Amino acid sequence: MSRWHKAALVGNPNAGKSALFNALTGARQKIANYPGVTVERRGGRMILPNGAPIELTDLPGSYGLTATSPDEEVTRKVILGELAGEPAPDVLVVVLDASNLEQHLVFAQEVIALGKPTVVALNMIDLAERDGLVLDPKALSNALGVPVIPTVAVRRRGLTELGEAIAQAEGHAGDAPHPRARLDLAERRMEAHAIADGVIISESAKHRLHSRMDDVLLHPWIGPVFLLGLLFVVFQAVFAWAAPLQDGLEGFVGLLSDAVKGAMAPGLLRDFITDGVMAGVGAVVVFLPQIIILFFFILVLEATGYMARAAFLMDRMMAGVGLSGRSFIPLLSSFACAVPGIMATRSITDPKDRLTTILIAPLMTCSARLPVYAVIIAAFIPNRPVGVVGLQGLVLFGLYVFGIVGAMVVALILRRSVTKGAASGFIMEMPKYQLPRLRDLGLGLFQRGWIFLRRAGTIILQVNIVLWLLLNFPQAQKGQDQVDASFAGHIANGLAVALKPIGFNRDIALALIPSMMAREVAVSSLATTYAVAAGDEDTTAHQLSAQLQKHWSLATALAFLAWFVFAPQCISTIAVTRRETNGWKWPGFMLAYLFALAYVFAGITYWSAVALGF
Ligand SMILES: Nc1nc2c(ncn2[C@@H]2O[C@H](COP(=O)(O)OP(=O)(O)OP(=O)(O)O)[C@@H](O)[C@H]2O)c(=O)[nH]1
Ligand SMILES: [Mg+2]
Repeated sequence: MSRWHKAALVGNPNAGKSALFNALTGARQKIANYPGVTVERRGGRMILPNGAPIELTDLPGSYGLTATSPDEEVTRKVILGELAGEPAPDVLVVVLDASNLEQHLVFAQEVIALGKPTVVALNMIDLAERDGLVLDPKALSNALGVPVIPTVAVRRRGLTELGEAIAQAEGHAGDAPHPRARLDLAERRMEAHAIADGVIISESAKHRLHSRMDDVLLHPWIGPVFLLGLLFVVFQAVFAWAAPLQDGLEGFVGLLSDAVKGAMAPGLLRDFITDGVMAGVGAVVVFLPQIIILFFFILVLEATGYMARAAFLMDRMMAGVGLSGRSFIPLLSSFACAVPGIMATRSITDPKDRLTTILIAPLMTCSARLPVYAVIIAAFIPNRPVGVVGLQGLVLFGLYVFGIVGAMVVALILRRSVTKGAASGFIMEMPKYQLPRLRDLGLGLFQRGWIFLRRAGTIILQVNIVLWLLLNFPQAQKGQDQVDASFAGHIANGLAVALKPIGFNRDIALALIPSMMAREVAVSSLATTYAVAAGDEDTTAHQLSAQLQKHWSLATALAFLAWFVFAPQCISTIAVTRRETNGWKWPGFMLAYLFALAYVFAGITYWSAVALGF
């Protein structure tokens, strides 16, 4: 024998590979209870029960052989023998976490399918037992077609048996193509589920309940239907539950404004406070209940562990448009705001994957768009039921879906042109189901509400003050419309020429420029514009929906919604894109394509609505 034979420990992160390595070789590799501890390979000498020494390698944890990060790359190269001057291991020892069997079996199948001599260490049996989980190693061995040895690395249980199995496997020459080699990732996941089902002899009621829940929630058909139904409920609640609270807030803002009117003499200062500050900022602040309800659902879904399952369900769709599942979390955060979403793309290893994700992040409906959608829907969409759901909630849901579908189509096109490249699937650790903790939930909601109010009190207020000044100067002559006479009116009238073909009027043109600072400003600036235009006579001046109904057609309102689904309506997003892509090329591209989409879709919406007689 010219050289020692080699064995390597492979498996998912946190399976106990390094603990096993230390127990088998007497080394002191770092181990810790979180994934990704080992990032480089490490060799050591192990004496088999028959007295022969072999070289054992501890590898970084990995989710698959199509490596996506540098540490996974190490594992792949060692297993496949792609490192120069280093022969491939003669025996692969797959380490599984017994209490997390289904997940770990996905990668295990891929390794076994290589057809090399393989042994499975069913590790952490003690933890499985503690959880009331009883497994049948024999059944697992039959299902996988390789020997399975139960082990407890940290108590040195099963080590001799494992050594014997390695010695035996070493004798069998491998490299025969394996029947499982043809399975793709999705098929291996289904197989993993079936195998785990067959191996589990008994489990505690709780464990069983959780895995039954996964049977339903992750089911290829029931899962997505449930997710869709859940989203319906969320958007329904955003309207139905918020309505009374919002009415209360609106009434309060109205009272406040009346009080100021009663207490102050008529004049510019009074107008500034009622029209510039109260009408504008008030029009945004009344959406606090909607924001809180939306984030209530998002936080609960995250805390219970359902969000990770939603990511799992979406993975297939993401792969279909050439994105990896790693894009899911950044895109999900973009529903709050695209800025943290774009920063979260740093966790995406593939640069083209990352760029694509950055470019489509603004299409996810950020929470700043919620007031804009809600104000238009409340004014133009009748509040009547469609089956069990309300029409208003349905339209809101439709707008979110429109943004998502838009993003997927754009991703598909980008991945075939500007950011060409291959897609990669992903597997993530499924967190255990848990009830949300009230304290965390309360804190999260408080933070979200505070962010919203602070925006209203700072950037939205400032932009609105500037807008009010531009709307009031120069002052109109007798018989002239104040808005037409003002600086803002002049600018808006110029812009309106370009926007007329898509059904936008002067007031919309006026709202679009300041809302580049923050999308909610579209609402506050419309409110201020109508308050200024109406003067003191009109008693409905401070009811934005009444003003919208008076000045806009339904076709215009729908076109405005379509515009907001796509338009790059915020400077911070452009700024963060510039920073994350190191230059103006991609933010420029983003601006151009989003404006083009917004213009085209608003136009299509407007003319379709006109053709339908709206
Ligand atoms: N109870 C119990 N704990 C174990 C067992 N094997 C490992 N552990 C613990 O599980 C944790 C993870 O073990 P590691 O050996 O670091 O896992 P790894 O597979 O090397 O993880 P990466 O290096 O991240 O891929 C550590 O806290 C170990 O102490 C076992 O059989 N039973
Ligand atoms: Mg390790």
